[in-house]
Amino acid sequence: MGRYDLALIGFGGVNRALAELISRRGDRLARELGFTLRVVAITDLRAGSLVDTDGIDLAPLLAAEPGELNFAGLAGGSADPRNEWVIREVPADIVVEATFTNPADGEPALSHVRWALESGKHVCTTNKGPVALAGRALKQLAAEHGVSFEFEGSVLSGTPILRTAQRLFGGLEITGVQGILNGTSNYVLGRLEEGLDLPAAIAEAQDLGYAEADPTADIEGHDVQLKVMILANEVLGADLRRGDVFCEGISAITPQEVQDAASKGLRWKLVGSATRHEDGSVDARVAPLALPAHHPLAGISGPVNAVAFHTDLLGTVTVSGPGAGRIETAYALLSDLIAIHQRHADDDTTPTRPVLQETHRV
Ligand SMILES: NC(=O)C1=CN([C@@H]2O[C@H](COP(=O)(O)OP(=O)(O)OC[C@H]3O[C@@H](n4cnc5c(N)ncnc54)[C@H](O)[C@@H]3O)[C@@H](O)[C@H]2O)C=CC1
Ligand SMILES: N[C@@H](CC=O)C(=O)O
Repeated sequence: MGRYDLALIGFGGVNRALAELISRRGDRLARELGFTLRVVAITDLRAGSLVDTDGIDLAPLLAAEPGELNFAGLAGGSADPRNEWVIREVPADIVVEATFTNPADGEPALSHVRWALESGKHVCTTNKGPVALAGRALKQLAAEHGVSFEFEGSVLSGTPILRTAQRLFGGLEITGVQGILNGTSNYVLGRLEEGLDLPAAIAEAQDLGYAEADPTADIEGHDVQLKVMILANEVLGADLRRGDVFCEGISAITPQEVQDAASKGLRWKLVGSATRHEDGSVDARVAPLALPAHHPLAGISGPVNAVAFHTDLLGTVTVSGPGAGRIETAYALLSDLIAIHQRHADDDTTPTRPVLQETHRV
């Protein structure tokens, strides 16, 4: 039975939920999927870093409150995240990147992904930055090193929107996409309809683990902008940059406007869309829209998201599911790990792993 050793970069809501899945469902996953998962390294800005090439005992880490985690006092631990050393030197098979998304330049996650691929390690990530801002280059780097770069969770969390489009729409021409692509803002708009004010609604989304570290990205549309870029580049064959995508968020919409619209059968939604024209060019934008009740996206509520694919043979195909959530997004990472296993299980030349030199042990 195959085994994959994982290095978790970032140990917040999502990677912690993945660790819980591994810790509590590992045996069942092994029986069902034919491989086992072992965490050999964890780094985090707040907790530091922890390495055990025999496999970290996750239970005590998961029993601790997230804010109380401190790896410094543990065997193989350090107060320093040591990201580059962990990513490049620790003999893991797969690096799982789940640090903050930085919409401006995708760093430091972009470097984390690059270091891992350069080291011949597979990468799966839920971080939108590297995928939106450097996806083409990173996929090329992965191919050069014979490894996989998977990012299903970068759009619609655990809802398999990218693989659906890439694997199940063969023979179709997809001419455009339109979606509700952010769980936080959709949850917030629903709470405004119910009479809550914006700060309170945002705080609820943060408590539920939906929001970005800086929820401005959710509210002002920057998160959706990155996701529209990913959809356009991955599904419509575009090569969009942030400057190509108009972006307006929902902060200017008052609770009263939201409630007035609802009383008229309209629902305010933050919508990301991309359209491919006859000449192959692609336009994309992010903007709030007051949708009529019959619109396929009007009934999408809470942290649920949806993407309507406009196709030549089927008309509009809409896929909906969770767009945010710790465990839902951890599942996206698990689906990436499964994809890596399916693609590489028969590899007869598994890259040889450097043995962690004693000098590197802490
Ligand atoms: N929470 C969700 O529903 C979803 C989140 N994502 C993305 O997944 C990523 C992780 O999300 P969450 O776990 O919810 O965020 P989080 O804020 O709960 O956790 C991120 C963790 O990364 C750590 N970190 C930040 N910079 C770091 C660095 N340079 N080195 C090491 N650790 C670092 C932080 O200390 C924190 O513990 C983000 O990029 C987010 O946009 C994607 C889809 C859904
Ligand atoms: N903050 C994001 C997390 C998933 O991408 C959202 O709310 O959708």
